[in-house]
Amino acid sequence: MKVALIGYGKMGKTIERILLERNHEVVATFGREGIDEAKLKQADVAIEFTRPEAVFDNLAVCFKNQVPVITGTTGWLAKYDEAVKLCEENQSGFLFASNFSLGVNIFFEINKQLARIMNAYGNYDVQMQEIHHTQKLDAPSGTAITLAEQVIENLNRKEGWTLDESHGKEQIHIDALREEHVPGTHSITYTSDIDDIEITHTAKSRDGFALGAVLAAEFMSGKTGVYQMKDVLNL
Ligand SMILES: NC(=O)C1=CN([C@@H]2O[C@H](COP(=O)(O)OP(=O)(O)OC[C@H]3O[C@@H](n4cnc5c(N)ncnc54)[C@H](O)[C@@H]3O)[C@@H](O)[C@H]2O)C=CC1
Ligand SMILES: O=C(O)C1=N[C@H](C(=O)O)C[C@H](O)C1
Repeated sequence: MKVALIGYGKMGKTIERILLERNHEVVATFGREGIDEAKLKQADVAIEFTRPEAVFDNLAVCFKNQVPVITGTTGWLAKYDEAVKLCEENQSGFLFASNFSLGVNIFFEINKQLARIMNAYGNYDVQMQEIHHTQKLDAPSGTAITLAEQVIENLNRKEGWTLDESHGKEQIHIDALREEHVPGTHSITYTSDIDDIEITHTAKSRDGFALGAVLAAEFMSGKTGVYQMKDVLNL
């Protein structure tokens, strides 16, 4: 598979290593200087990991050139529906995931199931915590937003999420912490006067995100349409 990397930072470099280990070819890497469309067109698929303000324009270039693209960039989801529409208008291929790691995608399923169970136990309140490295631009993390949306969809007593510590009962509080060198840790805690039930996913490195992104790229190569990580992993 021939791959164009859009964004060559921490994730771009880790993905390149995994691509080469799996005998794929990196035909182009693009940074802040922008995308050379002639080079982009040589790729079967593009993998985009950049910054919140750059992602939509990068996707638009891929759609225009009908190069299927996957992105893991977070903090831009206000424009997600617009991106889906543009992809469909251009008959191109698109996959976004707030977290590509297999472990987190399994964790997503556990989170939904736990939230459904907790409907019957109103004496527990729920809160979340995410911890990431200090270079992270967005808070809360994209993964934390996905986890919170899953709880809201499955637990009748919660209607929204907030970073604000003084919040209403119907809000889920997300505590977003920044510490040196943490690749990504997410916890959901149900607390009662008697005990706590807590589930945690701890990434030990960026390799899980990168491997998931490569699996998603393998899945998207040659495809049109809009997909999610659960289509890749059959979850
Ligand atoms: N979905 C997932 O599984 C994961 C998502 N992420 C997200 O991926 C994004 C990137 O993360 P990192 O690689 O750690 O960041 P990074 O800061 O190390 O790398 C970003 C790179 O994008 C480049 N860039 C900036 N503007 C650009 C543009 N217009 N076109 C092309 N390149 C541009 C920068 O020069 C930099 O090299 C973040 O939004 C992060 O939250 C990170 C890890 C996993
Ligand atoms: O910025 C990161 O590093 C990460 N970002 C993603 C997110 O916002 O959830 C995924 C992962 O947690 C690492």
